[in-house]
Amino acid sequence: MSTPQIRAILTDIEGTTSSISFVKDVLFPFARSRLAGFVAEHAADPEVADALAEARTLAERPDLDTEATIALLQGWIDEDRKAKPLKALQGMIWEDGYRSGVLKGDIYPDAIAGLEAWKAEGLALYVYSSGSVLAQKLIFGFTHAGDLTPLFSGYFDTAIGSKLEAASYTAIAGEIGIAPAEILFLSDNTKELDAARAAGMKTIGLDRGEAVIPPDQTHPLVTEFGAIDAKAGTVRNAG
Ligand SMILES: CSCCC(=O)C(=O)COP(=O)(O)O
Ligand SMILES: [Mg+2]
Repeated sequence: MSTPQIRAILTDIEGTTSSISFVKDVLFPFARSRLAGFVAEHAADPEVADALAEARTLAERPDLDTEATIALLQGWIDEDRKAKPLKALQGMIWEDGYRSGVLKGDIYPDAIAGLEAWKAEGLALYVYSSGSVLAQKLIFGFTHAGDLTPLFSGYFDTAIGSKLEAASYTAIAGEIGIAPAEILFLSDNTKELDAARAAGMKTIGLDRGEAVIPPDQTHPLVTEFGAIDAKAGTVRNAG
């Protein structure tokens, strides 16, 4: 039986299309330092109030006041916790930064070139990140190379499920309307690649030199998008 051709690419962001250092050293400190001021200014906004309430529920600390909830969230930023209410708030705070021009989405040039080429070849492009859908649209919408959002057909965050669960990838394939075997998932995280493969997707890992790649991992690896034959879902010249 022949291997089905890839029809859609699903990509992670941090460590895949953008450096880990941009997220950890630029985006996270930006949100951390502005969190208290943002919450004070937007306390009446239902999305902000809901995120604070969800954080208290997740921490099983319904007793926390606003100040203590902010401290809790700052601790989660320091731990790089992929918690939905934190990710929602980070996206809202980053929006100010992107719209004012203080933040620019830092996307690897080879990722931009690869995504543009794959789109031109007729592949559909989707994003799946722990960052909120708003944060995803911002990082690709306000890049040094301009607005890249026209490249993408859709965005998924952890509202669809954890990136470490195969069921999330099955659900994404269902939403996209393309069989998992015809979707290529790209990530720097081996556990995410394992989950996507368990759901039937093709996988390629990005080794950008920042993430720790377990030596016993079993996914094809590349250091940049140019090494990927997207339609075949394989690494070029891999033998
Ligand atoms: C959407 S840009 C910020 C990314 C982010 O907050 C994050 O936690 C990165 O997670 P990813 O799933 O893209 O590795
Ligand atoms: Mg990642």
